[in-house]
Amino acid sequence: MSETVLSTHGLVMRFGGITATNNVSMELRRGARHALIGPNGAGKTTLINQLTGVLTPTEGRITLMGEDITRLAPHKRVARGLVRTFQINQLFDSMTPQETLALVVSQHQGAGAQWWKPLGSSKAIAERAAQLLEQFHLSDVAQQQVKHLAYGKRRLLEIAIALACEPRVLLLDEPVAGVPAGEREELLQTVAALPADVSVLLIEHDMDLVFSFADRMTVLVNGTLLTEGDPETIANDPKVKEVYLGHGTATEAAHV
Ligand SMILES: Nc1ncnc2c1ncn2[C@@H]1O[C@H](COP(=O)(O)OP(=O)(O)OP(=O)(O)O)[C@@H](O)[C@H]1O
Repeated sequence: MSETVLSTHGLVMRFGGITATNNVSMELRRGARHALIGPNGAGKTTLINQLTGVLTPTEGRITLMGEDITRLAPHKRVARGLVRTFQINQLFDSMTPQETLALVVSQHQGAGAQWWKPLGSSKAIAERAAQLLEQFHLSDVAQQQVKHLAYGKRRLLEIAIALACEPRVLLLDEPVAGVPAGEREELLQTVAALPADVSVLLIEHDMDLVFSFADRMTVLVNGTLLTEGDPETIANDPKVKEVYLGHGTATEAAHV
């Protein structure tokens, strides 16, 4: 049996009278491709915000590599290898992908104060940034300001930034949301080619991506864990079909 890298134990998050996370216990295994799905308002974002430390759970515990991180500050979780994809609006619009990645790599390597020196001054940083640019199909736009990038390229840069932090666990938050059809394929291929040793928790509405990517799925409904299993089990689960009826994505889930 593979090792658990991230787990929640009886997690509860209440906002006044609303229970957005209701006693959720789940496990992410090493190297997993695990999807967290559920209809709108199921509590996916709330759960991810607790994993990253944006929210402190009302009850329950979160462990990373066996250590309790329930009350650990968000940046300390990143330092321990729990990384969420960057939000698009957090990118520095006037920087280029090359500068952005060099900055993140140098900060991660503890050379944050020197990032503004000419890129060539640190070979290791420049090389790692170049590697990431290539891996994420960003080499051809490496010198363009982020504000001029196509939407799909920006999403690729968000994932590249997360990878620059050398995650052990990557929380991949709706990577194809809003990406035009013509730019999706590149993004899907890149997500599929993420390093095998990085454990991934994918939060996604797009069932094509979910079923092509995930080897395990957790279904949340109204803050409660409805069921968990491999893609085939989930696709054939009557409870899951019922939940998705009327949500547009059900038919696709049911066809798999
Ligand atoms: N800060 C908050 N204060 C009050 N209620 C909240 C807050 N954040 C989330 N909620 C409520 O918690 C529930 C779960 O919301 P959440 O955004 O986590 O769901 P979701 O599965 O991410 O939905 P979507 O797929 O639409 O993004 C909803 O009823 C929402 O209104």
